[in-house]
Amino acid sequence: MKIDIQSLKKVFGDKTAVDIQQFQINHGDILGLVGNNGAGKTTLFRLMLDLLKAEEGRVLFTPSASIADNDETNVINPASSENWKPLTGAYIDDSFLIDFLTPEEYIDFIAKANGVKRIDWKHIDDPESPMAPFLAFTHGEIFGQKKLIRDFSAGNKQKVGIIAAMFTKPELLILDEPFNFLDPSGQNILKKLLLSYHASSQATILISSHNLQHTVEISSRVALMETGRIIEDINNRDGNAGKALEEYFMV
Ligand SMILES: Nc1ncnc2c1ncn2[C@@H]1O[C@H](COP(=O)(O)OP(=O)(O)OP(=O)(O)O)[C@@H](O)[C@H]1O
Repeated sequence: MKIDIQSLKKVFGDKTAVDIQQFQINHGDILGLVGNNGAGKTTLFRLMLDLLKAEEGRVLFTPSASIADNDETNVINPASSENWKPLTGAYIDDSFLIDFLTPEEYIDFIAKANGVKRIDWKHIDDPESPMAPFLAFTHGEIFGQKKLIRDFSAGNKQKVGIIAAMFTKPELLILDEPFNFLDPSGQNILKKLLLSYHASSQATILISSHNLQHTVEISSRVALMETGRIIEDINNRDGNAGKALEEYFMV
């Protein structure tokens, strides 16, 4: 999925939350979005996912099939088309979850909504199960617990949301602060999960984080946001974005 942000503006009262003239995210980028509190990261993701309406401008998605066919007629504007939904997985916060369901019921619901095959919960240990890649991440605490999502810890809720965003194998994956609430082993497993998912799918992955080290470790590109604008676009294919970021955030 390729993403074009064009003259995008979102205002709350007298506060400009997002104001991006032009920004392109290439198919297969892993883009780390960093910036201080209130920089506009979540608002940008919400605009992309049509959870908020922009005052001005637009975001356009070009699916990978259209890129391969050189067919720009299939460009999707999420504000006016639903075609992006089967191609996209996202987890912004726990409002994405359904509290009164178990994780299995919630994932069944997401599978149905996305038209993907229902999980065989008796055989999630089978290497062919869509849940198999996530078992180390769940640490035995998510599935088979007969517990409602509302009764899970913040970290385990976060894991349910991330798994639900990923298991449908979306070509665009958007995760807002996915390392939040996770214990150190959960954070490390998540980094490996994201990198192996990217290697096998070439998906476009957008992640916001306050953890500069994790961001630098997994991103091919880092965008630095401040007061709604993207003020730096750092190539991190050589893993060298860390220095620029540390200098920027040095107070
Ligand atoms: N629903 C809302 N109503 C009013 N103001 C909002 C709303 N959502 C966001 N804002 C404001 O927009 C600005 C950008 O907020 P946003 O949550 O996008 O930043 P962020 O970079 O994700 O911050 P953080 O790192 O703290 O999560 C902030 O000033 C915030 O207070």
